[in-house]
Amino acid sequence: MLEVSQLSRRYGEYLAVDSVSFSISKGEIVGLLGHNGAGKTTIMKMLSGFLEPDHGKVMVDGLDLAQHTKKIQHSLGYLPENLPVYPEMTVADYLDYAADLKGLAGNHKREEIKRVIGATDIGAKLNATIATLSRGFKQRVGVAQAILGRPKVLILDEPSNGLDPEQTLQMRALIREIARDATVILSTHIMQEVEALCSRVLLVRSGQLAVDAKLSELCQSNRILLDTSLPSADKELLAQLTDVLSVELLPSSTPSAGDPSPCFRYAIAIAPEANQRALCARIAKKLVNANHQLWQLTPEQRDLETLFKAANTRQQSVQEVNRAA
Ligand SMILES: Nc1ncnc2c1ncn2[C@@H]1O[C@H](COP(=O)(O)OP(=O)(O)OP(=O)(O)O)[C@@H](O)[C@H]1O
Repeated sequence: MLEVSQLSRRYGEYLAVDSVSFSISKGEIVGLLGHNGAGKTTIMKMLSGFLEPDHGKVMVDGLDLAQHTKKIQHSLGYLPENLPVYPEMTVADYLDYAADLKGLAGNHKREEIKRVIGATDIGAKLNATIATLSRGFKQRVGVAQAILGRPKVLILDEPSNGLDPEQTLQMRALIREIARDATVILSTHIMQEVEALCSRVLLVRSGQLAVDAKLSELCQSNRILLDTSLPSADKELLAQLTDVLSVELLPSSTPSAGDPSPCFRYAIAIAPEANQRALCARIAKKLVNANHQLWQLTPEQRDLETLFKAANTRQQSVQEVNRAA
């Protein structure tokens, strides 16, 4: 659906985007992440045809954006960080104008405007002047214009900006629904947003693509956490299992009230190629057969926030980030 190759852009002497390449399929929601000034907005502007790259190519559905800019822009939705919603216009007039820009006309245009008003829940303020709207409401108007015409590629810069928690949930549901038939690129500094929506992340660092990985792969760790009555002296019982690399005793968790059994917490390092579910089953069986209590057995999930802090601050590849975490 979207193929980006060797995209570069300078502002004067400054190289803001440096040879960035990736491709995104239909149905994917991809997080575009990075520190302030990393180059995300410049990439998004180039993807949406608002800024020409110095080098490289953007292909949408097999068409070159440089050669078919207007056509592609009609099938593209873009919510920029600083909404260019015209303050003196009413919401209704603005949507009408945005629909014209997307090449919508007649019944289809009317139906689309109606649909996006419903989807973003902005019906109550159609005749209000945009300048009088709250930040969150303006944001919803911005999203409404972005999804007009059911875009094949939707580019959203901080879509939850200014939204309250309930509106944030509605926005996430809306993005998921759109992604069924589209490619969605989402730029945000909110890691919960990434975890809730994205299947993949692209991390930009100093204009270069530093990480392109599935979220599940990034957050998966090669450790299993175990709470059990098995004392440390007997931990060899688990260390002998195939695919177990080491068994480390962690500061023990507190036994629950009224439960006199001591509870030991272990981090079990496993071989990267091991089947975690199958190994969990073998660990459980081993403990139960040895008459030990098993309170918790769970693959460790790594925290995205920490991973990205590491990826941003050090010159690391994704493999190095994986090893370090
Ligand atoms: N019009 C411009 N003229 C000169 N430099 C610019 C211009 N636009 C952006 N830059 C610079 O290019 C770099 C990348 O900017 P960009 O806005 O793409 O980053 P970003 O990752 O979107 O940042 P943020 O998270 O703060 O929005 C920054 O150093 C910025 O100062």
